[in-house]
Amino acid sequence: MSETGDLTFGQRLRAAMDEHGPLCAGIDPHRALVESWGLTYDLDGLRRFTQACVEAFGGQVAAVKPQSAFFEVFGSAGIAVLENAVRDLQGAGTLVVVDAKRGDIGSTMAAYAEGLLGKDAVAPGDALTVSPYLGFESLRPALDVAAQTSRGVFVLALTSNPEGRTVQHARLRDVSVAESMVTSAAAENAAAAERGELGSVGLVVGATVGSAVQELGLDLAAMGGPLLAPGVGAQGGTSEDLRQVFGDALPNVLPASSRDVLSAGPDAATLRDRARSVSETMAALLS
Ligand SMILES: O=C(O)c1cc(=O)[nH]c(=O)n1[C@@H]1O[C@H](COP(=O)(O)O)[C@@H](O)[C@H]1O
Repeated sequence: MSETGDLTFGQRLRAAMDEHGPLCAGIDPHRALVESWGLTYDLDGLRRFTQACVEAFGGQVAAVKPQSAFFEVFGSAGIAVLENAVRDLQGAGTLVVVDAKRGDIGSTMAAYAEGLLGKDAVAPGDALTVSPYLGFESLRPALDVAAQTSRGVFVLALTSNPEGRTVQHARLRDVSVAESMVTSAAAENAAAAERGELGSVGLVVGATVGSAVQELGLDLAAMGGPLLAPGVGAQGGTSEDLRQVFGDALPNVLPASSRDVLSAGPDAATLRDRARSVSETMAALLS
């Protein structure tokens, strides 16, 4: 029996997307947002902001993605707020993607993997964002631990920021860096794909990458894992962009939006309505 029941992360995510629509609601307590909610930008404000998000999103959306940086700002007490949110969201039946973008040499990656995905981790998410820019294979400990605990990872492939292309579009012997991530992720998901299931090794491909997927010739549908698509809303990405970026891979896309949804706070009911409405728009697009 795995840590998370018998189902893999990919299976649980597919079921959650079918039930709630595909939105991944972000929890990004930026200073300006916290203050715009009438809260003080301190530990108390962080707690109240996070509690409202948990109340609004728990049981309502496919997944929630707390951005670890905004909790780390407040040191260990801030991290405790994040840990409580992870537990509370999971208690409400909601999948949590911890956005910590970890990436290091394998021996250090093993510690990140144990701490954030392992069976004895304090408050592991259902998935973790990881950075492959020390080489995809440096992520092996995270891939292994995630597989053992039925958790998932999202590997940065084509990020939503304009600077990402200087690295991710670069070619080595005619293969772009992004394409090598797609190929590596596909290999990890091969067994799940054979069973006709969504894999547990996802990629991050921003909603703002324009025609990059086509230009680089990436077969995202064949990659077989979920596609986390940040950049919707505050960074300018629209549902029409999602259609153009992802094409036949749309059924595997998990659009992520933070500031655009969070700006509906502080009232938890209004925030929930906003998340539900964005999720319904995304569901209509992807169906
Ligand atoms: O991994 C991510 O989630 C991520 C990858 C990426 O390419 N671009 C990106 O914006 N993100 C994260 O997604 C969130 C985007 O927030 P908004 O722009 O407010 O929707 C932030 O937490 C970013 O760190």
